[in-house]
Amino acid sequence: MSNELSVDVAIIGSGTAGLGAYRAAKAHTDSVVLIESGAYGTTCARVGCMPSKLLIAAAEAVHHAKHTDQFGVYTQGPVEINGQEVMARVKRERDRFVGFVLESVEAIPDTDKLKGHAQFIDKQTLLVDDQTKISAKRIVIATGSRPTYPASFAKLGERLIINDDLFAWDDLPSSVAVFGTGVIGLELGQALHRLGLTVRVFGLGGAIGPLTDPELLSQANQLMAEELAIDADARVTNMERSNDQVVISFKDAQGHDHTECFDYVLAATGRRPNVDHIGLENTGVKLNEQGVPVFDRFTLQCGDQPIFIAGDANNDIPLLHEAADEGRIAGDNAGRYPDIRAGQRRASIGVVFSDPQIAVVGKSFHQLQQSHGQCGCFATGKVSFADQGRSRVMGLNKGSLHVYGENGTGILLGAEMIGPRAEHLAHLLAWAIQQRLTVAQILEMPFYHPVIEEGVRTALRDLNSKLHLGPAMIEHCLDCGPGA
Ligand SMILES: Cc1cc2nc3c(=O)[nH]c(=O)nc-3n(C[C@H](O)[C@H](O)[C@H](O)COP(=O)(O)OP(=O)(O)OC[C@H]3O[C@@H](n4cnc5c(N)ncnc54)[C@H](O)[C@@H]3O)c2cc1C
Ligand SMILES: NC(=O)c1ccc[n+]([C@@H]2O[C@H](COP(=O)([O-])OP(=O)(O)OC[C@H]3O[C@@H](n4cnc5c(N)ncnc54)[C@H](O)[C@@H]3O)[C@@H](O)[C@H]2O)c1
Repeated sequence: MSNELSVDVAIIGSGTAGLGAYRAAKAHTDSVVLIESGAYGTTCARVGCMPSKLLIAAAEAVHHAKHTDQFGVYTQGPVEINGQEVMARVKRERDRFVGFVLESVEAIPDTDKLKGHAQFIDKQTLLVDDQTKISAKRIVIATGSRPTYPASFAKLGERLIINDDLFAWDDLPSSVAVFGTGVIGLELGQALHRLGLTVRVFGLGGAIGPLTDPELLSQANQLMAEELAIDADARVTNMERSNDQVVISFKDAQGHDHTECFDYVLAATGRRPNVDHIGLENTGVKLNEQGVPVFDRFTLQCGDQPIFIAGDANNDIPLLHEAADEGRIAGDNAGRYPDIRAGQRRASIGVVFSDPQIAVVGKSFHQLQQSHGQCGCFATGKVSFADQGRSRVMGLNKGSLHVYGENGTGILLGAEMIGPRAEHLAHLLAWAIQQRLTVAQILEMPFYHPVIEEGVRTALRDLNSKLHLGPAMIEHCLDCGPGA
């Protein structure tokens, strides 16, 4: 062994969770080491949240330019998409975001950083690249996640891509088959379609993003299919490489056979936590069926060991803001161990940046069916955006919002939606849920006119009435203002 190191806290992974853990642990002790096997810069900034939203922004620009005629406004000639310029902006702006992360990593003293792949030799010892042995009193696992896809996809060679590869493109290709109708498949599939590529999206089992409410799921399927070639429950009968293309044979919804060729297959079939090659078997930590340590979601501690797990690595809620929160909690507890504290967990919120946007906040319909369904203990308030005033004004009148409330208490429990500006509506509702507001209390809040939020009020009034806590809904309510 060429190097040996002894520290109070070792953190494996310098992504969002790892960096947060480092800062929190440093508040307790100077003896912290941050280990990173890959590139600094975080998944979110390099190949995740930021480049995907940049690509979507370009796609939205195309979409808006192509859909002005409903307002009697006509742009001259076809909309021209310069793939090289699109990708250049995506990468330029992405690099700027990555640059900010790199600056913060630079600011960490060299003595606190180590490059290499870390694995456990025992619960308090790590081996990094077979070169450095680290004895650590406490360890935080913040190793993130990676894409996963069926083994059979590997035969497509370099024609099989994941999100990382897409954001390395210098130009846009002609066609892509997207596998997966989850968050990544929807966001990237729709964006590539709008950017002029021939796109077909193949799903499995009928899922559309995180939606679980059957009515909304069916609406979402319909809305997406109006624009995109998408089958959320596809039957692919064959997929093979043919020169520089991939030939895919599949059956459509009517059972008819089709064969199409694509430049690439984008695997967006889910992600798995990076906990399989880090020697967890040497720690004595209890693992669940997926091989992920069993942990306390408030302290992030694994069993009663001096080991904490944060971010995508724990496979709980693989989202950026959760990784940041969990990193802080895990790092703080690793620093203060054994005097650990429960950290604050926020109301759940998830947004898909498709168009229309999709969001799930608080408890999903599926979760409520399990916790409140048997006793009929929750009710659903609904609004369709089809006739909602502001949505119609802007030509964004598609989709619906469902809000769920508890019978008896009138507390707002959750919501699912596909519709205009769902990212903003989801925040309002998540904040109300975290405050444990009742539907009546939320209805006491101001609603401006004419805004999309008036649709939220309509859904909440419907819910209040279904909870028998308010009057029946009045169709086209006059005191609500026109088109509320
Ligand atoms: C395409 C895409 C779009 C996304 N969009 C959004 C979005 O819009 N909003 C949102 O909230 N979330 C989004 N996410 C999810 C979000 O990016 C992740 O939840 C978040 O980045 C996870 O952070 P993390 O710190 O857990 O992992 P990471 O940032 O991946 O950090 C883990 C680090 O650990 C390192 N590592 C792994 N194993 C070892 C080891 N054994 N030794 C040393 N180092 C190791 C890795 O190299 C990596 O640097 C998106 C994800 C993707 C892929
Ligand atoms: N806007 C955001 O917040 C955002 C954006 C992108 C990613 N993310 C995060 O990244 C995570 C991973 O995203 P993801 O979309 O890869 O995973 P996902 O779990 O959301 O969706 C994967 C989908 O692939 C389908 N699938 C699985 N095997 C398949 C097959 N063989 N053929 C066709 N479809 C198949 C699944 O049924 C599922 O619907 C998300 O859970 C989310 O936490 C978030």
